[in-house]
Amino acid sequence: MSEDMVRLDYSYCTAEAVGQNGFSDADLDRIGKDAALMLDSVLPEAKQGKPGFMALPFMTDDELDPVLKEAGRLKDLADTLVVLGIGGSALGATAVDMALAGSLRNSFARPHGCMRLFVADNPDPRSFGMLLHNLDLNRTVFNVVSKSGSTAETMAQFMVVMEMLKNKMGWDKAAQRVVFTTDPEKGNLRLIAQKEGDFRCLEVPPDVGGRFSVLSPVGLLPLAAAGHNIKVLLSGARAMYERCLNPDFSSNPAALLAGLTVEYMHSARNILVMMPYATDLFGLAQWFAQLWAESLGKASDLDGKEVHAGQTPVAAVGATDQHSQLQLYIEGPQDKLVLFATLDDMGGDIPIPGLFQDIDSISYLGGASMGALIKSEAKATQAALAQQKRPSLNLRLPRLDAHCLGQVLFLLEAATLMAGKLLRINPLDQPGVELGKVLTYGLMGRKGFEQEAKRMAEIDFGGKRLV
Ligand SMILES: O=P(O)(O)OC[C@H]1O[C@](O)(CO)[C@@H](O)[C@@H]1O
Repeated sequence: MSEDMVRLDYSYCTAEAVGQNGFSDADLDRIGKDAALMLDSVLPEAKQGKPGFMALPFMTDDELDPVLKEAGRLKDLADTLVVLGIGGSALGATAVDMALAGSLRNSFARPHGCMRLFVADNPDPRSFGMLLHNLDLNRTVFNVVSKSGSTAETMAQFMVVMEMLKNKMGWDKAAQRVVFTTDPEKGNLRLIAQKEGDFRCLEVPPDVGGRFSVLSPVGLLPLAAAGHNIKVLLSGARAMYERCLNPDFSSNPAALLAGLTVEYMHSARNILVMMPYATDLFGLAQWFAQLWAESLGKASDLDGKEVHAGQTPVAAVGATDQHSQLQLYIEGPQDKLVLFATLDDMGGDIPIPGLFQDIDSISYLGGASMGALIKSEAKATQAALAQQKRPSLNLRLPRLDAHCLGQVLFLLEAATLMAGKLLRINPLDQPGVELGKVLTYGLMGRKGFEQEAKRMAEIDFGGKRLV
């Protein structure tokens, strides 16, 4: 196995490590048999690039060219890019940018040729207002990302931004500072681009759902503008694609991850905590939370039988959350599986100076390093969980670079699809989020949603009993 490979360590899911809450060899054989059936249905389609996210790692230079050209054009115009999008149209760019440029990336100047990247994913007037107030519009461009082109939050942000830009520089110049990433044919952004003419557009492939779109222009444009090597990101995803198409369950990391987590779901481990031991991977945990929650949380199975499937994802970060959530994970209800992510090479280390040698309780730190400390904490936490018979998995990344991250993104997407197949639900739709959306339309007075407005008047209990 190449040294560049991301590995899945499932040692802490075995009976040897966590007793009755782990799997024996016989259990693993059984899980493998179910997974083999699942792979029989997934692999032929995956080889055809289906569902659409499976084909993204294989984008050709011709397909990437418009993305790279647009990133270059934006960089010529400005030094700051603001993405307006929400959910799958926002979380992927944040996850990768945070991982590669660091959590503090917007607090300091970026290297030459790398745009500052803000992802404004919430129509919260306080935070969005503060961002707008502090932007120099002459040095800022905007990427409006919405596959549907109808998401209220994103369209509202776009309208606010467009009005500001128009007032400052006139419509034509304003439009040059805005690029849309949207469906190739449908939706309001496409309509506006066709009508108004001046807006550049990149395409979200119609068969790629929002939460699976990080490796499409949705994520690639902002990431290229921020200076990340999107070709290397895709090469990592390609390397993982090959491994996820392995029909042998025990060598296929996505099938293993899906098979083990689904087995734990069947034994009432209803919560999946993703806890990377790297501050800069917190965005990845938040991206994964949408992927896992929206894909697997379903009322009915493929036969229409009510199942209420799913596993609640929690985004945590080590070592920080050892001092906040870990007590619950170690001693609370036996309803959790923890998915750690660790870095073999932390990407730099800081030696701890040998001060205070006369204080025994801290003198051991002197001469060690921060890297050694956080790595020991990750190991110790997994072992401590296991002592209390709490299972966990660990995604081991050789280092935090574009190639490894491409592997991780693809692995988690493939595992999510496979988990959905094992659960016999549709992991690619999200019918449950519709009701809240249409009721909001009713409240906001959207034409055609008068019934929803009425319905809201009947079911809105908020504020009826206040203390
Ligand atoms: O890209 P769009 O169409 O604006 O959708 C944004 C997000 O909204 C959802 O449809 C859920 O409301 C997600 O699946 C999606 O990622």
